[in-house]
Amino acid sequence: MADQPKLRLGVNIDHVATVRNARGGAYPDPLRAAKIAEKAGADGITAHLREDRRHISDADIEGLMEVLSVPLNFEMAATDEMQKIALRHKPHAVCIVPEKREERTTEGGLEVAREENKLAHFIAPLREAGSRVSIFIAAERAQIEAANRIGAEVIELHTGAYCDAFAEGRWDEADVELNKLREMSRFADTLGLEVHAGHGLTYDTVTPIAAFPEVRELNIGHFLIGEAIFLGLEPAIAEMRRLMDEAREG
Ligand SMILES: CC(=O)[C@@H](O)[C@H](O)COP(=O)(O)O
Ligand SMILES: NCC(=O)COP(=O)(O)O
Repeated sequence: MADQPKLRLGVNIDHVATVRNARGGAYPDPLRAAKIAEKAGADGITAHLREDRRHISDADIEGLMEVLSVPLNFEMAATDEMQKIALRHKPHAVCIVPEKREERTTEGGLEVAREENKLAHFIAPLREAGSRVSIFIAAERAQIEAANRIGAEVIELHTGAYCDAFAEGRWDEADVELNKLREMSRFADTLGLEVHAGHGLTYDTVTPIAAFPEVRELNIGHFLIGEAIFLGLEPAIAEMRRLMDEAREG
């Protein structure tokens, strides 16, 4: 597998902002985390500006656009407010994610198949503005086909169900979820979509996903920010990078 394209690591810094916001002050600073992540080998930075601003703020996005040397993957819901913000900043990538105000975290993938027309109109100006549009979806054929039809260039497969099953020792379910992710990565690739994956990935769950040859980018945040408490952010990211490279080399 030596001639596989490089697997990119996008470091999600949302939960640095979660800790900052717990006290309402200025630290820890997500921009500082982003610069450390770059130094540790991140190929991109991911930040999710939620409608309720529970972690990343508008000022964080503004700051990231100014300071980053690597591309920003801007995660957002499909709302008019977010579209305006994305069109103002024109980040490298915009990833459209589902949001429910009361959820603890992003619980599922976007229902593209049900909202095809609306989403096609929603992403068109983002693409015209030069952002690569990615759609965060479950590993389901119907969602992938719909993402392709609306003109998305990238899909990001939600790895949360696999990671939850693994964390809870439901091994058979973890295998089922992993197989779905494998098959749907292949399927999306045959349609010409670039395949990314993420949500809930850890040192224990990253290896099989990183080994899928069709997957080009992993976005990982919550685990890394937690691990940084024990190891420091740079070593925590470097270890993830090492595991990804090892999996890729087979
Ligand atoms: C879409 C995604 O997986 C990330 O943006 C993640 O959702 C961020 O963390 P929260 O879901 O806790 O806001
Ligand atoms: N899109 C997934 C992401 O950015 C990171 O999710 P998590 O590792 O914070 O669960």
